[in-house]
Amino acid sequence: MSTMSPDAANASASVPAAAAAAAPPGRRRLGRIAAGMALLLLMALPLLPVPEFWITQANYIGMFSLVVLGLVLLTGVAGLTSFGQAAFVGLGAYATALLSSRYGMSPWLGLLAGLTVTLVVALVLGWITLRMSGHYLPLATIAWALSLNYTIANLEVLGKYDGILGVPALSFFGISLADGRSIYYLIWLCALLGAVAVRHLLDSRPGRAIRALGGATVMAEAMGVSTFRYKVVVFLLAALLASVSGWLFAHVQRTVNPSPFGLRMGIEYLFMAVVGGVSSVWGAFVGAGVFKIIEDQLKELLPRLLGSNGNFEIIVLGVVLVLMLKYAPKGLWPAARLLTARWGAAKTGADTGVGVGVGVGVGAGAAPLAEVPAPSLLPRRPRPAKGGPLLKVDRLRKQFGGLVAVNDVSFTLHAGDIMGLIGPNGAGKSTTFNLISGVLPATSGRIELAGTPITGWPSRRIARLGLSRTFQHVKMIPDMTVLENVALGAYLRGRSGTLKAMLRLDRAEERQLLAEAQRQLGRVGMQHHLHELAGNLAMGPQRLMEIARALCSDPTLLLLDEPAAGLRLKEKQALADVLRQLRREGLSILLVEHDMDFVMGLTDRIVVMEFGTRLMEGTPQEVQDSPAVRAAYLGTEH
Ligand SMILES: Nc1ncnc2c1ncn2[C@@H]1O[C@H](COP(=O)(O)OP(=O)(O)OP(=O)(O)O)[C@@H](O)[C@H]1O
Repeated sequence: MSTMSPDAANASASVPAAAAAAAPPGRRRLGRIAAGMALLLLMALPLLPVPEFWITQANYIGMFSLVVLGLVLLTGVAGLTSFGQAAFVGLGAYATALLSSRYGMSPWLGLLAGLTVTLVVALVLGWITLRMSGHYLPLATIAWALSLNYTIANLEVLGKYDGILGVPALSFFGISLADGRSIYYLIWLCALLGAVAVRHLLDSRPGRAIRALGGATVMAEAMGVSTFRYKVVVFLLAALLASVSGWLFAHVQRTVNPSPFGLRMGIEYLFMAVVGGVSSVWGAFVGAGVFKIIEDQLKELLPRLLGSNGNFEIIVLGVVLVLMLKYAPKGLWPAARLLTARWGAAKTGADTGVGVGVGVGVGAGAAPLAEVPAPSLLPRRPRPAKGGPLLKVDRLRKQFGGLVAVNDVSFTLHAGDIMGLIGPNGAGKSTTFNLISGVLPATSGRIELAGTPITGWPSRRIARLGLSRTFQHVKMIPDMTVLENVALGAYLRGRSGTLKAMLRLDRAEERQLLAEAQRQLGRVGMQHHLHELAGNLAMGPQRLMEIARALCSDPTLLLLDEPAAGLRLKEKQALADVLRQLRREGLSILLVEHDMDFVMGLTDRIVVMEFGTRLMEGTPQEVQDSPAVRAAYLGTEH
């Protein structure tokens, strides 16, 4: 099984695109047929002799799904738990209710006003709260959900607790959408468009960055992603989806009051997301549907069974949710997909391909490493002149409290060289890497990259200058395919933003980014694992995947932290060939490695560290001949 950092292990963006890519073609075809039939049924429903009650139910499910879709992005994918989405529904509902009923304005202007107010409020709230981590963010969402709701409930202009009555029905080019059957189509158009836009977004350059928010932010920042910016983006999108739901809600109910927009409803939206599958787009519809139908049926049934009135359905739903969290924590939609995949696999004898662990080693039937890659379709940055100083580290120091992990270390890496950083465990090598790449701030000292002082820069800014890296503990998004993980490395080589991705106008660039990822995977011998889920890879291939990801950024300086760990002898030799080839192409490499044969056979110069200090620097031969180095490794005095 794979070894990964907690960072990576927590990242769980179970996104359809990744799963679809990993699914066998037969199952994909079946999936498409099922989706087509579901869509047909959805379109035909109001035309069938279905009782009005069920049309109303379907309308509510569509409106709830819009809010839950936002939660899929925000909570399921980006890992930001919000109890406050109902408040944004309220903003959308009140904006249109106020403008259309009190001021006689068009509800379509009401939609625009609701979206604008929501955008401004969400921007302010997001800016303040999204820097919080751990339990503070959910608590903050509870706080603003309460305060927004009480603000609405206390404003005279909004009718206080009575709300606003007489909200007009929507009409579309003269067609009235006053009855349930006619507004049905608008509600479901909004919900399906929302779902398609979210799916498109997640399957794109910004989508990969968003999918890293759930637990791989350090890695994403090192690839040049501003993770805070994307947190704000998903927060705004989730709020806007909720606002559209509120707009529809106001014109379906024809009245608004504060109670459907309170904290309780905020919690229920989260319930729906969890029930359906919090990180799955279609799970949003399943969650909203199951929750709404069961809640309403229980509301009817339980008082009759128990012979008294009360909110018994909440008790039952609470118990059901606890059981679900225990037995199907990923939600109904992923559980159903896994079951059908297993059923299909049992029939055909094939692998399920839905995240069921299959340790894939690069050695297992892999093609030889160092395949000659096709030329890149993306522009490349110029290489610095060989031999000039590329990286200058001057009296670099890092203290963790009383521990001096890196003690005034200095060295210079020249362009076109491969330099090794070696030393016994705990010598400070990885910390030095983290300081150079901006993952950790230095206590003192100076770092220059290609003549630019980069001390104190965040890692995403350093990445822009052409530095890319791998990590001692592999950092990746396990639920994303190998190809997508690697394409995240090419983030800075693309430009397509969120809107372009949602509208699917990014395809030409996306093809180039994926082609580059494929090209770099081919280079490290991983061409047979493109559509594997990264979390299913064994440790060695995971490391190769990280190298391909780093190469995707077209770096001038590559920092490799223990690249050969977990590789077999032949794979190590092949990796060394790849690194030599990269050196011939003008790339400079700094590597930390414990395998001495690998280091000695590959590097031009070596810096040896011990107890945070630089013990010596020299050629591989000089280092091997040094009694001080031998003593450091053997643990004797020198
Ligand atoms: N975030 C941290 N907080 C406190 N101490 C740390 C932190 N990171 C590293 N250290 C300590 O700094 C010292 C150097 O650690 P570092 O990981 O840089 O060593 P290394 O040479 O890379 O070791 P290894 O080869 O075992 O990976 C160790 O004593 C380690 O425990």
